[in-house]
Amino acid sequence: MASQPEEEHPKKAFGWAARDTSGVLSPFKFSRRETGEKDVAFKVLYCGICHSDLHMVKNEWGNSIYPLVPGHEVAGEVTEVGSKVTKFKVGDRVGVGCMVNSCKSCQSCSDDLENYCPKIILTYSVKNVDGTITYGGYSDSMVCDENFVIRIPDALSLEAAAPLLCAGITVYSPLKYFGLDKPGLHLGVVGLGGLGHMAVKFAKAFGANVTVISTSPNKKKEALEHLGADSFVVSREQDQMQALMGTFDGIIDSVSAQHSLVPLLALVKNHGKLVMVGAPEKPLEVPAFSIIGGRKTVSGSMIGGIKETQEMIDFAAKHGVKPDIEIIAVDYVNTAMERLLKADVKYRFVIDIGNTLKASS
Ligand SMILES: NC(=O)c1ccc[n+]([C@@H]2O[C@H](COP(=O)([O-])OP(=O)(O)OC[C@H]3O[C@@H](n4cnc5c(N)ncnc54)[C@H](O)[C@@H]3O)[C@@H](O)[C@H]2O)c1
Ligand SMILES: [Zn+2]
Ligand SMILES: [Zn+2]
Repeated sequence: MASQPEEEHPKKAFGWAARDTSGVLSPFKFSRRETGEKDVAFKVLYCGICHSDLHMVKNEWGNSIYPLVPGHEVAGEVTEVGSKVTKFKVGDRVGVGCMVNSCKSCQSCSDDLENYCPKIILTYSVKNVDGTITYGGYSDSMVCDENFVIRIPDALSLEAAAPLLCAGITVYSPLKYFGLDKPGLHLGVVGLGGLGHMAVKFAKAFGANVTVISTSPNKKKEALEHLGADSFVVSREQDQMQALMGTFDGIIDSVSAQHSLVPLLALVKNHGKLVMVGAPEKPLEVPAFSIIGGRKTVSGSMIGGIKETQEMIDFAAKHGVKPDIEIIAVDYVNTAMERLLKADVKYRFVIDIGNTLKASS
């Protein structure tokens, strides 16, 4: 719990919070700090719903602090800047992703990898440097150190930009880092949800040949005709999987629940890579024999640094890479969470905070 009473913060804020592990969200009044000299304050207009929000409202990772205001795909418009802010001005279109601060002095921070800083301050449900608890973007306003604010290019609407700030960077970063951004590579995407559909789009923008690997054929038509995937394989169909054995340079695995990696590793070429970005609550098994033959790599990746997030969003604007979104009103959020759990969304819910979050609701 917050070691400093929330009343000490002068700015009134309003959002939706989960109060316990039921994960049910309801209106919540709280406060935000005054805009500091290096801070940017902005009015939240849109916020994406990431599956991590769902894990967190239910405390599935065991680190949730209630009341919990989720939201780390936040986009809006600057309302105030501190006296020493140099990068932004009032009226700018901006966004915040999964982190709002870091130590700024460790090796990761010097390498523009604030996402791997041991003192990273996540956007919600962690203790901030001033001892208060961070609250996310299912709320009317945010205050953030300017170094953790992303500029949203004019070519992207704010509602399309929001999901890029987590789902987008989370798949863009490993595609780059693991050298999976070269034209002609054969890439697989497992878990065609918010992250997965962005993985297909970025991989196609890099010129890859992309196969979606799915448990059911339901998304086949859509993946091929609409998302631009080159092929589609149903993981339960042995003959289809058999035909693709040893053919993938890399697989991005964004599955949110427990699943077997063995059939996926069989699809990877010698020296190929399986990158986990999904974060199931229980450990996954990697049998030695699934990786020693073929010198295969199982790796992981978590969001991306601020510099790379800006690069990703600029790339998305330039190449027309945009998420497929379903815009909802804030009072639909609990239904949206239930639908997200059933994978019943194409492919990201985005809350229209600006038009539907009212302090009286
Ligand atoms: N690494 C990171 O930095 C990072 C960032 C954001 C989200 N995540 C995590 O990534 C995961 C996906 O997030 P999302 O927002 O894309 O979620 P999502 O719900 O939109 O997508 C998850 C997909 O996984 C599929 N799926 C679920 N259970 C499955 C199973 N047992 N077998 C096969 N497929 C299954 C669903 O059909 C869905 O298509 C979550 O665990 C989330 O917490 C990680
Ligand atoms: Zn997320
Ligand atoms: Zn650091």
